[in-house]
Amino acid sequence: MLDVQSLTKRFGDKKAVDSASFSVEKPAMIGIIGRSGAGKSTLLRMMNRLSDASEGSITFDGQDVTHLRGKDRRAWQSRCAMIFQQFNLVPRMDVVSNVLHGTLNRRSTLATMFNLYPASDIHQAINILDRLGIAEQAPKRAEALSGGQQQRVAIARALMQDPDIILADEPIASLDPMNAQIVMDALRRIHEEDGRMVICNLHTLDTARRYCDRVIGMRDGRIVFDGSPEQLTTGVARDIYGAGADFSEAATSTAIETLDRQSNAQRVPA
Ligand SMILES: Nc1ncnc2c1ncn2[C@@H]1O[C@H](COP(=O)(O)OP(=O)(O)OP(=O)(O)O)[C@@H](O)[C@H]1O
Repeated sequence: MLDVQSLTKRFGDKKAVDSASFSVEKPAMIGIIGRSGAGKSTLLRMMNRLSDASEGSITFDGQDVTHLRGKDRRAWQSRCAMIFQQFNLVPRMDVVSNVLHGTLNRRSTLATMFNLYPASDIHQAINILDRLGIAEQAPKRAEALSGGQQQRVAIARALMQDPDIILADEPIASLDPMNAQIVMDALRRIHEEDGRMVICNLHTLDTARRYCDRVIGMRDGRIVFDGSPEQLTTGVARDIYGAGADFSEAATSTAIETLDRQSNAQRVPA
């Protein structure tokens, strides 16, 4: 269904992404890992067509989306929603209006200017917020919410587009371990319950192993690993991160596992 072939992005002489190829046959939850600067964001941005590829191709369900322009590109961006580390909400706008922004691509300029939304869209937005456990936040300004809640609003806005793919660029990098877990659980559920493909850039190995069916490792713009979480051994990880023998997995941990261990320990009677 998704086929990325020899995708390359040059910035001057530098190849931020260097001939990346992978294909996905059925919806999966895929993690992309690698150190800072490895090319993870650039790869996602090309897939969503926020950034043009220098070479290579992206095909989805038989359609070549690499060079789409205008309304065709916007239609693709609706099918391939993106969420970001910094949430990218409108801070002073209420939560429901932020979620309804997910319908912008299918609304007229006039309706957008006057903030006119059909009642069915408003109901749908509230239902999605409810599903993500934050319906009671609906009337509040986005800026009044915690980081984890704001990221769930961003996920709700993405879901409003009813996308086939959700691309998440470091969705938990600004969150504490508890909120990181809530957001990753939400993304996993969206994959499992809706059958949507989720591709997630992650800084940390433990999160990739725990949540993803497949992990792609990038180093210096190239894909250097593509396999199951079980195949992602410490040795492989050391290679992806370009680290020495002193490489410590703990240095790339979000501590979600630690959080789990703590809550399990609390459940054990003394
Ligand atoms: N607009 C740009 N102009 C020039 N160079 C860029 C641009 N965007 C990214 N790069 C470079 O491309 C390389 C890959 O960057 P990218 O942001 O994709 O990496 P990343 O793996 O997502 O890193 P991080 O985790 O820090 O976001 C880096 O060397 C970066 O400096």
